[in-house]
Amino acid sequence: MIFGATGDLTRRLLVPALINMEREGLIHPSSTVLGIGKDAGDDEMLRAGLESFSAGHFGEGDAQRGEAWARLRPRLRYRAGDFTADEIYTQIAAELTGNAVFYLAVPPRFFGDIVEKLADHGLTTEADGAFRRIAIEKPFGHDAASAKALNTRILSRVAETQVYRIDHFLGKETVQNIMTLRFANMMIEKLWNSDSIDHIQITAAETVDVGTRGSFYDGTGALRDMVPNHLFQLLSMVAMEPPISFDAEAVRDEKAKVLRAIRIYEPEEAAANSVRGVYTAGTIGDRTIPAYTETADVKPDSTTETYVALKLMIDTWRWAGVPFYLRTGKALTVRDTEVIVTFKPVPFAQFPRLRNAHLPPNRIVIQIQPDEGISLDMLIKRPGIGVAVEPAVMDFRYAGLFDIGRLNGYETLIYDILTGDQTLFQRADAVEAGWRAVQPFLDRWAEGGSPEPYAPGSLGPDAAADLLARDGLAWHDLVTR
Ligand SMILES: NC(=O)C1=CN([C@@H]2O[C@H](COP(=O)(O)OP(=O)(O)OC[C@H]3O[C@@H](n4cnc5c(N)ncnc54)[C@H](OP(=O)(O)O)[C@@H]3O)[C@@H](O)[C@H]2O)C=CC1
Ligand SMILES: O=C1O[C@H](COP(=O)(O)O)[C@@H](O)[C@H](O)[C@H]1O
Repeated sequence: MIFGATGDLTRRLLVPALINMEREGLIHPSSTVLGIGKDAGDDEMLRAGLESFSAGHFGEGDAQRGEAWARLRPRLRYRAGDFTADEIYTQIAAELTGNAVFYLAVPPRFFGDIVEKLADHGLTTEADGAFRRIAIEKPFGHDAASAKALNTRILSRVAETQVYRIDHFLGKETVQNIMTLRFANMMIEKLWNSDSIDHIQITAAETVDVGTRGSFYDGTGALRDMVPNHLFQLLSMVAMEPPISFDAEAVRDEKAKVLRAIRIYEPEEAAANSVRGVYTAGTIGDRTIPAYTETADVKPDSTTETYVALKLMIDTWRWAGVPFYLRTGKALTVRDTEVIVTFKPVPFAQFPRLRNAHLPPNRIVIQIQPDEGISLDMLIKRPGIGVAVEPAVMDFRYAGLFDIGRLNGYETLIYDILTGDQTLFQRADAVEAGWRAVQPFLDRWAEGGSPEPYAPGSLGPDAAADLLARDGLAWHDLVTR
């Protein structure tokens, strides 16, 4: 059951994912998708609306997908109703038997209300072996206090085992692959600690600007939009201890511990270890980008950031003294989401003529998107007489080995909700720990000041480079693929 069936997420990502799942035979033939929205209309209105939005993409050039949509279409139903009123829930209760997933693809202000209404109408009660699960989109909360309050509200009505807090980064193959890379490869995990690793960078750079999302974005900003959720998912996958099993709770325990171990800064430390930026007017290629403050539905005197860079420390034995640098922003030079693990340099370059020279360190580059893959920067001998050291890259690209372009990431998440696997979903304590770690930055920025300007198509504000230069480091070059 999709709450928000006429919305952007449903038409752009959820329904295409359901079609892909149908194509792969992953949806039970007797299951129905019931969409709920505010717009008046019937089943045919929803189906035709989705088709018109997709403009043929459900089937064009892909016969199997077209056939999957044809099979799914009659099972897609619609009920109009206001989430905040009882009537729609009474109607659902009269029809619903057996298993159900309630997917809240709705603006976050409705999350608590909908869960309460579902519970009030007995829809979340699991009886006779049937499951009742609730998938909740992001953002989950606005700060540490509101995330805690939302958890308390929801968990006073349903059990944590029924709640699936979505972070769509966890549907991405390369994000999931971080665990395999670490825990299936002895040579990597043995070195994965402060003895061998110098520092870690996590970047999510986007070329898109805020565009039509001004009203959502101006109250949110880059930090809330990307850091406690998506970037912290990457961080916790990279930094977690090996779990005692791959059961959901074992994995989520280890991820939550990492988030709890992020050093909570004092206000002055928060100021010194963060940079916020905002894009000015400019162009990226042939796109003209208005200054952020001239975007529709953005306050002209807004101090919301469209870029953030942070230096974080994880206070555990494994990561003692290893800085984690995070950055994310809009209207940047390229779209590039990556994790860079930089190892310590060799203690001494013993090679003739290179004695004591500074050799570039080994690096593992985990490319989350685009062109998902993993590469290892290493040094080799250049062929010929004598020893000349040459950088080389061992490179693995997903697209070279697998057909991964057929999925959008939500398939895995929806499948896991249907099968009751919570591994890839955020648990209440982890969400709250993530917010606690970013709260000092929010508090510091609320005291005043403005983000530093940067030009569209650039790498972000100069101060972000200074954040690393202070430690004798530089950001990894953004990859243009
Ligand atoms: N869009 C995206 O790419 C992504 C979205 N998300 C998250 O998904 C969620 C939904 O986002 P998005 O789809 O973009 O939002 P939209 O605003 O496009 O869709 C919201 C939906 O909720 C319906 N709705 C709003 N108020 C009511 C009400 N009182 N009663 C009944 N229906 C109502 C809307 O109906 P109507 O159309 O009639 O107004 C619409 O179907 C958000 O939490 C967002 O953060 C997460 C990742 C990506
Ligand atoms: O949740 C969000 O994520 C997108 C980035 O996701 P991606 O899968 O396209 O990398 C971001 O653009 C958006 O602002 C944010 O709300």
